[in-house]
Amino acid sequence: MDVTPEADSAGSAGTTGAAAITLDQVRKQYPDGTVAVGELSLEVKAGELVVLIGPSGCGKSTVLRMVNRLIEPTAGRILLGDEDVTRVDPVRLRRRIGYVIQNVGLFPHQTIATNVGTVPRLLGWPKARTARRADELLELVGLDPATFGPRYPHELSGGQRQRVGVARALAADPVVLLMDEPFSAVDPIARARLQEEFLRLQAEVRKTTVLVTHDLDEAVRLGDRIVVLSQGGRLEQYASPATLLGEPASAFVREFVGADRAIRRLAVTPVTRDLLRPLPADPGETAGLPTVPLGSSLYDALAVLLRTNSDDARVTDEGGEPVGTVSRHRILSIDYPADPVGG
Ligand SMILES: Nc1ncnc2c1ncn2[C@@H]1O[C@H](COP(=O)(O)OP(=O)(O)OP(=O)(O)O)[C@@H](O)[C@H]1O
Repeated sequence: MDVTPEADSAGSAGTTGAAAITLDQVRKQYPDGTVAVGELSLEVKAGELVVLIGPSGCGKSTVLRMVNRLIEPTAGRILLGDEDVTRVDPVRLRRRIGYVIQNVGLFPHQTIATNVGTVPRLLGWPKARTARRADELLELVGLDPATFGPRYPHELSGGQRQRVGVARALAADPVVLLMDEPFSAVDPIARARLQEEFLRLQAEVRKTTVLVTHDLDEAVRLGDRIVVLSQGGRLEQYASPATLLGEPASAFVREFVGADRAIRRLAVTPVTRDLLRPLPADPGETAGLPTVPLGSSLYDALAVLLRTNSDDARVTDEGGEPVGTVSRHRILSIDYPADPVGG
């Protein structure tokens, strides 16, 4: 029987603690003279999911790896909460930071349950508590612990292994989660599912997360805010997905977010009351229309209209009451904020 007090077992997922991350004039120059990151300052709020994106070689992974000190910065400060990470023993630091990489790096000769329990074991948790935590985390990422816990990594699909990677990173309830291209090794369908599951998971555990990706759609889907970097870790823009797509801050960002941004914008712009026409006096007139809840994306609203071959949809509030109608024409003629960089 496990008689260890469970000080940090509050909540099924263990949601204790999430620290803000501050980069203060951080620089990384390699010995051969390459400046991977020139001078970068930015802040990630506690509980926020920030995505780093930019062309190959712009310094995304370097930024991420400086936070857990797999790479030492040449200058500047990195804080977790108010603690300077360069003053913490790197091994202890890494036990407080979850790290998920492409292809996961699970230990091939250990079971899934043992893999997930890696950090708790290193932290000296008693066996029974580590085992319970591994089960809890597997459950959290949608893998039945009885089925998958005893298996070995090669007995799982790529997507399942990726979930195990996330479970392992969360096992000791880290204050920060770093993810380097976590979903890029799987096919597009598995990837979309993993992204969706990750959003659900993140809503539950609310870890401060920094995620590196090459994929703008992934960035827009997952990020509370997105950092666009250009060569040398230069900060081009740090903004919400809607602002990034609607108001690119430079020609570089404009080109980077590219021609599909009209469609992407629909995906990040919600149906709001100012888009609605009032309900007709006779509510019966809207009876046959498809229904769209307030706050759903314009993209989803448009999809419903196209699927049902309707010109209008009835829009409902949180209580399910109809509050107006929105038309296909209105959605397609939305006046976005003026683009500051022409065209
Ligand atoms: N050990 C090293 N010595 C010299 N230059 C390096 C070293 N490691 C990385 N670099 C350089 O630093 C720059 C940033 O690399 P980094 O891996 O952070 O880029 P990235 O944006 O993550 O790239 P990708 O998207 O291709 O993974 C690149 O120009 C890279 O060649």
